Amino acid sequence: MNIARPLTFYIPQHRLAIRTLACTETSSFQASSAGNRLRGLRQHFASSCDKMAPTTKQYDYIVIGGGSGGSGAARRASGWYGAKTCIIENGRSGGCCVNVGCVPKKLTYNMAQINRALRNGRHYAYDIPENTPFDFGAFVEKRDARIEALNGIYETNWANEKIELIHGKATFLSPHEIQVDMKDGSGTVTLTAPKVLIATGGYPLKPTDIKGAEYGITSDDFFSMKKLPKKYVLVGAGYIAVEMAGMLNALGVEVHMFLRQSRFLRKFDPMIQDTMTKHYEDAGVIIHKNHPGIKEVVQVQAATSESDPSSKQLKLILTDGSEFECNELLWAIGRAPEIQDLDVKRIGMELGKKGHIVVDEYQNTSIPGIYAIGDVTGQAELTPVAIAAGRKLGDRLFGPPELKDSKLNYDRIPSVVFSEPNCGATGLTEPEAIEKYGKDQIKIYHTKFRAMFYDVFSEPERSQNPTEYKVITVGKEEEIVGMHLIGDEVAEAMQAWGVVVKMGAKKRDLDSCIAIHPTSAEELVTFK
Ligand SMILES: Cc1cc2nc3c(=O)[nH]c(=O)nc-3n(C[C@H](O)[C@H](O)[C@H](O)COP(=O)(O)OP(=O)(O)OC[C@H]3O[C@@H](n4cnc5c(N)ncnc54)[C@H](O)[C@@H]3O)c2cc1C
Ligand SMILES: NC(=O)c1ccc[n+]([C@@H]2O[C@H](COP(=O)([O-])OP(=O)(O)OC[C@H]3O[C@@H](n4cnc5c(N)ncnc54)[C@H](O)[C@@H]3O)[C@@H](O)[C@H]2O)c1
Repeated sequence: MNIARPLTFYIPQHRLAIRTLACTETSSFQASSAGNRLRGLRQHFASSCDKMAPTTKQYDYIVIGGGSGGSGAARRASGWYGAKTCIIENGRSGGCCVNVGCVPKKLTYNMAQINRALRNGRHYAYDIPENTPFDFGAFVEKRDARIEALNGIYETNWANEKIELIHGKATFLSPHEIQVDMKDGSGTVTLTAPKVLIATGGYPLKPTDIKGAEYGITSDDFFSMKKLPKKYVLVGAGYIAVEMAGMLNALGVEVHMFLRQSRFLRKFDPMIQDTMTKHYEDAGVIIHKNHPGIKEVVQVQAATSESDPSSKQLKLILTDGSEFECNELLWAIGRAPEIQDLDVKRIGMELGKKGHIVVDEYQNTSIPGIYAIGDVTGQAELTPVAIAAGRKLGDRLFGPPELKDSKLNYDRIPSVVFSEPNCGATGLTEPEAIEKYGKDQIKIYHTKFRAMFYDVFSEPERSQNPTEYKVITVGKEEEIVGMHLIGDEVAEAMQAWGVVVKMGAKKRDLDSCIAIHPTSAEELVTFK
């Protein structure tokens, strides 16, 4: 990208307002009957606007990206330490998590859980009709309203903490000079600061080597859908594919998962991979294992609108020559760092193999005074990680002397997949523990059982709902270095288990705690 470098100078805030007014061709201004003097004034401002170079504004801290990480970082710097801070945000406030990630996903998951509960109710003698009708479009409207409210809450919090929100696209002119192409079309402004944070997140990938790949959608588009299609294909085997497959299946959509291998969630412990893949099959998801891959996507019929893929028809031509028809195809093959607009190559920033910004343990990039956090760095792509990294960085850069060495510890970060049932993990998987400590040093505690909730179910559902736990310990002290859980309500329980493992608990600490009966989790404190 070739961006002409403008001349810059500083204009105080109140002057900026006058300049903006003068440059804006409002009809009320044109219709004014103020006569020649006003007309002349307008001409004067208009012509000087044409000649004016873009404004430069100065801050202590420029934060690029108003998502989870950027918000956490700016609020700590400005709200706690009074640093003069701005957030540059090109999209909707709150970023991925609020708009196209955790929040709409979890609300949709909750909705799907209700459908699942209605079906389960029959096993508890409720007279619930086979297919209780629901209005997905009406739900989406409620979900969107909540997201809009959250956008406002973010902006109110920033304003309360004296963070200036600048709506526009940021590009580096030099390491400490950032040009913002204003979203309202008013042109560009240049901002400078001794400290600049990049928190621009990522975007979902589509394959570049498959003809017609553009006819498929990504997780971003998933949240525009107001009508459910009949037959859905998901490509990918990670968090997003598994969560969306679970939700769609619970809502009665025919779901096909195309896996390159035989199991999904391959970054998780083999126990989770095996049990969850089998369970999804039992629950009705059609899993195409060792799938040959798609050669071409042909759009037979377009969707009537972005929000209604129900009439859309796609033909997938597979690499083995066979064909497969569906109404929607979602690529869930990972995310890439959002760095194109920033033009970080211009300032010589070091990037990793997949384009992520390389940072050290203190979130320093290769350029002094420029920092990066969150998904753009490719480190544990989770909302609380981005927030925590942003806060620690704020402590280090603007906090009191005792916090000058603050940094986030990326060890033993718990996470869950909002799958059906949930699964969660913290610490090392069994293969990782063996590799790190040696097989003879680790001891595994494992249990698989049917939760009491399913005792009154009839077969086959009775035996198809697994609960399974694995605890990995190391050495004579049996320190817990990994915990892997599958089961209903694991997502809520996992937070506390995350604390336990982070504290360095030993197996004997589990034993020392009295069980809570009757629960599933009591199995974790009653291992033999
Ligand atoms: C479908 C889905 C579900 C998820 N579910 C969960 C979950 O349940 N739990 C969890 O912990 N995590 C979840 N995640 C991951 C989580 O959303 C991300 O890890 C998190 O949002 C990353 O925060 P961030 O601040 O790094 O980036 P983002 O939140 O993506 O924010 C980056 C912001 O930068 C802006 N931006 C980019 N370039 C520019 C530019 N040049 N100029 C100005 N602004 C710019 C973008 O508009 C964006 O708002 C999910 C992700 C997805 C996609
Ligand atoms: N509950 C949560 O906390 C949650 C939920 C959703 C997303 N996230 C975060 O967002 C990130 C992105 O999620 P994601 O699911 O897109 O990525 P992911 O890295 O978890 O999974 C991508 C999957 O796509 C597969 N894949 C890659 N290229 C492929 C190809 N050409 N064909 C078929 N399969 C291919 C990979 O093997 C992998 O299984 C996650 O890593 C996670 O950190 C978290």
